[in-house]
Amino acid sequence: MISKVGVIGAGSMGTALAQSISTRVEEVILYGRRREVVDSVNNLRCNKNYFPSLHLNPNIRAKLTSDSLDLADCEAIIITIPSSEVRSAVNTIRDELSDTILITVAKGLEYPSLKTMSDVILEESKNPNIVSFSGPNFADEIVYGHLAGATIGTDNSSLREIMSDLFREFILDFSDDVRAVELCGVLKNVYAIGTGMWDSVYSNYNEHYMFLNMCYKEMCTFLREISRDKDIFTKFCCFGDFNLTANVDKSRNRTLGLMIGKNIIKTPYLDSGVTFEGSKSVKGIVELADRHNIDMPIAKFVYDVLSGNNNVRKTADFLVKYESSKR
Ligand SMILES: NC(=O)c1ccc[n+]([C@@H]2O[C@H](COP(=O)([O-])OP(=O)(O)OC[C@H]3O[C@@H](n4cnc5c(N)ncnc54)[C@H](O)[C@@H]3O)[C@@H](O)[C@H]2O)c1
Ligand SMILES: O=P(O)(O)OC[C@H](O)CO
Repeated sequence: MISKVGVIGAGSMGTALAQSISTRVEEVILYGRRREVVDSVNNLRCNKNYFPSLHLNPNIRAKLTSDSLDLADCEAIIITIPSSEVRSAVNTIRDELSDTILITVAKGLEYPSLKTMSDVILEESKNPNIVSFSGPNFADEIVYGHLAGATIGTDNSSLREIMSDLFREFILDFSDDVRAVELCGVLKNVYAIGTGMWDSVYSNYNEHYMFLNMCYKEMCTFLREISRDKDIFTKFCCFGDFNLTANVDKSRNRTLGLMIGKNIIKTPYLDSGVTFEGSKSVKGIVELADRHNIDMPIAKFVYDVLSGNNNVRKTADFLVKYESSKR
């Protein structure tokens, strides 16, 4: 039984998971970069930047990442920062990560290495006890204790048991392919942006679900090539998270696609500070697909529009012609 957990990243998912697991452990330390967040957690008992109305459980403490982290006595550390920050963050704390369990939640791909976060964390920490956690998980629902499903990616049976207890608040399924679980989270963000773009041009239900099916078919084509877990397609990290993020306007990635398609924001858009993981990963997915000779026209559609090479309507129309030509 784990007694102390560190959560790196006091943002929406870090706060949500800290609250969720705090019922299962003695102490949770939430590590944030911003003093106002750390002070609000410790003094106001809320994360005023993300969930100001949510009272945090008493065994959650916050610390500044710039202070001494005292990570060594954390039996598990959950990394809930954007994927673009993971390598540098883990490199900074690598000496304190030697024999703890590292749980990666980030749904992004490193570029240009095309590595998933578990690869990056292993490279930086040299610690092989890395688990991936991914599923249809809006943080603002988890933080209030609503039910959610998640996939735990590990091929280690004792880690699986420990994760089952730590994430007792979740309905869990499991995969022995850590990387495949992560790639599901990366891919679904790309298709969420694509579906937002599509829905900004095509407004009927038939058109939406035709495109959704095309996206899921392409995602499964990629996973059949890459995943060791041949049952990944029906797991929370795959079907569940794909549908949650592509269909629900609360998704940042879907909303990004909608805003671009409706010309509310231009590409390449200003970095708003919002965590849009799909926009940072799509180029890597396109390159991975090319490397494995996998035809992924929708991922290319998303990349073309995000890189400013094309507008949504022209690219969507091209996609329709391309799909029609496959008869
Ligand atoms: N929000 C969700 O619903 C959700 C659900 C599942 C997975 N995720 C994934 O979790 C990851 C984090 O997303 P989020 O939604 O929590 O983003 P967020 O923008 O809400 O929070 C990210 C936090 O990380 C902090 N941060 C960045 N670099 C840091 C560093 N080096 N050290 C410490 N803190 C640092 C930022 O200040 C911010 O507070 C993403 O990969 C996302 O895809 C998010
Ligand atoms: O807001 P999004 O699009 O980053 O999605 C959040 C979570 O990944 C949903 O599972």
